[in-house]
Amino acid sequence: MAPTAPTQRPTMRHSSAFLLPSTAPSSPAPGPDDAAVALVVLNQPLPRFAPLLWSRAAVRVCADGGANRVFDGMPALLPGQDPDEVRASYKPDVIKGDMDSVRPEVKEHYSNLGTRIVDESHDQDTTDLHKCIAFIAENYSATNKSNLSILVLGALGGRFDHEMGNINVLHLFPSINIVLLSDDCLIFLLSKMHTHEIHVEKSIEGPHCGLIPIGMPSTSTTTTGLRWNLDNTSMSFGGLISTSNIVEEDKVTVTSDSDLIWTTSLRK
Ligand SMILES: Nc1ncnc2c1ncn2[C@@H]1O[C@H](COP(=O)(O)OP(=O)(O)OP(=O)(O)O)[C@@H](O)[C@H]1O
Ligand SMILES: Cc1ncc(C[n+]2csc(CCO)c2C)c(N)n1
Repeated sequence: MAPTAPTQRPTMRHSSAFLLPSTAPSSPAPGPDDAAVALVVLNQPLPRFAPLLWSRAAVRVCADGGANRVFDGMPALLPGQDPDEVRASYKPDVIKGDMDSVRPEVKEHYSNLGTRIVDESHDQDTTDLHKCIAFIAENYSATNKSNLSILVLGALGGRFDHEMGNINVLHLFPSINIVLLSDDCLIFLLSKMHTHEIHVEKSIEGPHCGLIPIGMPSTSTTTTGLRWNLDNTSMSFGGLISTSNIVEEDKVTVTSDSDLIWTTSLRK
């Protein structure tokens, strides 16, 4: 019998160039192939790069109490500017969630400026982040979605149940490019349907990284570009998972028979 051909998966490319300051020498001018950015702000302290990502986003959504963070946190991140002017220019397009955390005066302030308020307090089975991603997914046509990156601010470094809920959202929407961000690290899902080419922006991320089979074990993962590469290796909780790995090359490749979580540290 003829040997079975290895499974060919289409390649998906990932880059964190959205975090490069626009003045960076290697920062390319936005081109027609660049992903559209949607920003989701969670109820956690704003990362330092929140104003930069806000200016790059085509749509800005606050998950419930995330609106308080924009109201309080943007003026704090931009201390040279008048707080009222900052609040007028950093206006969310949408505030969505179960509305038990957004302060009434914050809701009223943004509502008066034209922000759409979507109250889903009847739904106590999905998280506010889930509600926001579903909203963005519904409001983007299928053709746009492959070219859409959703950047989520404040997803890590807080309550562990919320962090796990945020990571679960990556698994709930595996075909959407969602990046969870904090001041310290970024996380995204590598779907088993693709081979992944990750372009590591060494000026802003690494060298530490991890490759973690959160949903289910992997019986075969192969990587290049890491100090400790995997070669058709199994990973599982209770066995090997790849933490405290180091990025060695500008391009890391990953192929796996399971969905994996990829994470890199962000430089301060
Ligand atoms: N400490 C945290 N760590 C990580 N993510 C968080 C944290 N707090 C909130 N979030 C994220 O921000 C979203 C909005 O937060 P908010 O506090 O408004 O939610 P909530 O539904 O009121 O939460 P809960 O009732 O469990 O406190 C959450 O869905 C979650 O994704
Ligand atoms: C098994 C189970 N566990 C927890 C919750 C509670 N919960 C999950 S998401 C959410 C909304 C938070 O804004 C709430 C209250 C549930 N419904 N089902």
